[in-house]
Amino acid sequence: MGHGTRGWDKDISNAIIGLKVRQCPYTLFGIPSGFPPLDAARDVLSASLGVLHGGNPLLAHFATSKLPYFNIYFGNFDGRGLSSNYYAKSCPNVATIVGSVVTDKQIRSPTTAAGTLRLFFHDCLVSGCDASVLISSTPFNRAERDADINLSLPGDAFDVVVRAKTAVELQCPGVVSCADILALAARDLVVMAGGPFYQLQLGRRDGVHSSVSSVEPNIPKPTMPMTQLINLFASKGFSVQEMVALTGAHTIGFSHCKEFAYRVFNYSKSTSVDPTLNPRFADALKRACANYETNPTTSVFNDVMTPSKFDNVYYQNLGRGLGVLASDRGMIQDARTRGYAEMYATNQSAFFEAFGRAMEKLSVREVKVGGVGEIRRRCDAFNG
Ligand code: HEM
Ligand SMILES: [Ca+2]
Ligand SMILES: [Ca+2]
Repeated sequence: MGHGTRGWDKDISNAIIGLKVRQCPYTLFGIPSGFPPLDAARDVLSASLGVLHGGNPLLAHFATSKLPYFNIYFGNFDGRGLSSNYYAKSCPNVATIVGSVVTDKQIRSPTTAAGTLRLFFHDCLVSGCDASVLISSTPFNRAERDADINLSLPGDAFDVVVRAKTAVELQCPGVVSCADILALAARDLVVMAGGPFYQLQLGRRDGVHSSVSSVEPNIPKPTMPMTQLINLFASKGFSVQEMVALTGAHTIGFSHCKEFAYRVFNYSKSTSVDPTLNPRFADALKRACANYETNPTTSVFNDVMTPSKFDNVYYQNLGRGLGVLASDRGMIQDARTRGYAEMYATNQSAFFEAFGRAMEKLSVREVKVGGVGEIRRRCDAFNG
């Protein structure tokens, strides 16, 4: 029966969403492939649970009363339905294929890693990790990509997913979702940059909606006060500690001047430069961004010390006034986040462990499984 450590919970939910039906001979006789009314589903579930647990009605009752049916049909918040060997039969080499495309791309375009990590973050925060962020706008639909906050996502990040998808399609046409490819690419790039390896569950399906208006309320902005940032992450299921750990992603990559220029040019009535910035760093930022309005592509490294290495130096910078975004500075200034930021500054393995775990959690956010969504033929358009 292949019970994992989570016992009935895993088997039943996998069975309901129809993923492991063939491997699990006991579970699924009665579950129709459509969406049965909830009452019917409850009956069928109780019956299956009874079978699973040798007819123990107590266990079955406990299980059914806890089972979140509604999540199962409208997406899935904790990765049930995904598995680490999802493509073992249908596309056994998927991880290797994605890995080699990603390596090749990162060597040729070193901005790929940070861009792809941010792309993945912005995907998972808006209607789950479902590749909704990859969809291109059409005359009929303005997609997430065109939201202001997503315009700075670099082309290289989209490109690496498209390339990996093309390579995967050659071996296993129509099988692997763009959402899984993006998750794999982001993970591999973190590792390539020197960061922690974390396990990825696969089996995400691609979303069939992408709307520009869904982006803004779901993505953090560097000008948000810490309370707002904490609340936003909390609304996505992340603790303060997980937020601090995830934001350690700013150990690689860039910020465009427009995101922080006010901190060095026009900070407040009494001072033009944010006094929490290291003064020499503030001067450097001023010089770097001198012409940013006429040249809006001007950017600076998020971690001035080790901009392309995934390490804990980002946190060390914060204590020295070297945080580029106001939200970065907030991580060390606010009493609710400071302890974590200080710990990660001195303990890289604690950071890596927390980051890996938080990424695993991010990567299963509201994933679509079973009959929900589709496997896109190309990552920038719905199958339609
Ligand atoms: C407090 C929460 C966060 C805020 C306010 C924030 C905001 C930003 C901003 C404004 C940029 C600059 C983008 C640009 O100008 O091109 C940026 C870059 C970046 N962010 Fe965040 N971010 C947050 C958390 C995260 C998290 C949780 C991740 C990933 C797990 C992430 C990954 C990145 C990466 C990798 C870059 C560099 C992108 C590149 O070089 O192209 N950020 N972030
Ligand atoms: Ca999404
Ligand atoms: Ca770094």
